[in-house]
Amino acid sequence: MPSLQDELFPSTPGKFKIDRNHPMNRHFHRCFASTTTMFFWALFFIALTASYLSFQSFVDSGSRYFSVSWGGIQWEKQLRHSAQTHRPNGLSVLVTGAAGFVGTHVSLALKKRGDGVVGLDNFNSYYDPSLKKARKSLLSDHGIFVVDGDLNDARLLEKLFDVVVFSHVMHLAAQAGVRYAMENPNSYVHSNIAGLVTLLEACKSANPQPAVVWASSSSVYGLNEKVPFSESDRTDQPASLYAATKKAGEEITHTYNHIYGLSITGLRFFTVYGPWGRPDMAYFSFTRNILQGKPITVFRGKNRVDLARDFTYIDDIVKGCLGSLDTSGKSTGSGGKKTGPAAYRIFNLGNTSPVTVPTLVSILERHLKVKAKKNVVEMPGNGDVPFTHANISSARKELGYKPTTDLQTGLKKFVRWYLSYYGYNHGKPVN
Ligand SMILES: O=C(O)[C@H]1O[C@H](OP(=O)(O)OP(=O)(O)OC[C@H]2O[C@@H](n3ccc(=O)[nH]c3=O)[C@H](O)[C@@H]2O)[C@H](O)[C@@H](O)[C@@H]1O
Repeated sequence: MPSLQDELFPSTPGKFKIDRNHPMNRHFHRCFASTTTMFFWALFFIALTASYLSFQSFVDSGSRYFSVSWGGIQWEKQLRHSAQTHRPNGLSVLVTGAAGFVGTHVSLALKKRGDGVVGLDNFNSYYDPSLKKARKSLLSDHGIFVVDGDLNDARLLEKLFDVVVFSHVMHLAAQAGVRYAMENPNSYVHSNIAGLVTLLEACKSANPQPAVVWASSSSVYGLNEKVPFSESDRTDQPASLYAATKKAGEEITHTYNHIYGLSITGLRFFTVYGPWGRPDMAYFSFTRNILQGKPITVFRGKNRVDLARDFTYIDDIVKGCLGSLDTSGKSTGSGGKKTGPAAYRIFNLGNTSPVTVPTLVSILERHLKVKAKKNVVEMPGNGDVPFTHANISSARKELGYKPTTDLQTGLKKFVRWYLSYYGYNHGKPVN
């Protein structure tokens, strides 16, 4: 006698003939039919959910060109939380380049005084991204959320302005470095020109428009020989593509001020240094090499003249940035249209006392208690300028800017940070 199993599922496919009158088959048929229906419903719901999720992520994530993930309810919650102010009339600031050197310090200072801060950074690999990640986690410890995204992602910027009403934008994201411009010129155009325009487009369309404070550079003075450098001095002889893109930035921001009523403040930073600094800069790479026993290359100008820089300590720069945000005045545009004139300002933020590069090296030697192995070579024609020296009377008057840290003191703080972050043996081969 065939088993029930054999009756219902004969071993030869195709020979299966359902006896609809068999009581077991009637039962099975009902079960099978309802299981099939459930199966198709489940499939339908899965497909529906999947298409909803992919639509959401398409809407939220913007262009696929930028392979970063942003968007979603949780992400927006983090943005709003980070942007919350904790003092009366506090500012709500979008800080671009927040995981950069100046960006990190400015973000922390704003947060500490009760302003809301949202960071934006693309974490590119111009220098060690792990340092940028470490800065990000420092910011996160202080309740500052840094969005991982690119300035050129217009949809992301639009979204940021949709979710948060920013009173100010502190624009510090840039391709920095004077000499690297010969290696990778397009990265300067990408960040300092295209990225700037994308950001200004988002700012001009935002309602209300934020006031914009941004980082220009002392390098715009280029081959100018009149010292100290004043804001009204000529800036039409850039010595590097980097300088040219910063100069272009000053002209571009002017048009956005003129056409759309954006309040603009450009800050010409003079060789900023300090803890959490940029590894590509001379004081940082000299420190690393001196500790590792490697030689350093010291450039010298024509006729054996030492190069000099108006090295400016980060805490002084931060005060200048906050002073600029506080005095910027409102943008006047609405719905992308100007309704009245808005401020357009440019300030030097320097230290007003240039120091030669060999003096910088001897201060480092003292703090590190190690003698440097120096290779002195003539400055190559790669965009460098022989000296910088800021006239800061304008910033002093308008922003209350008053630098207080000399190079000796500032480098001591830098070296202390460097040793605590990397240790004495950073990069030394382990025996
Ligand atoms: O103030 C500015 O506008 C600029 O300051 C710095 O540019 P720079 O002054 O050239 O700073 P470093 O690269 O740290 O160079 C400082 C000095 O050390 C010299 N140097 C640099 C590197 C090196 O190996 N040897 C050397 O002697 C340079 O010629 C220069 O005189 C920053 O790197 C720029 O991003 C910034 O915009």
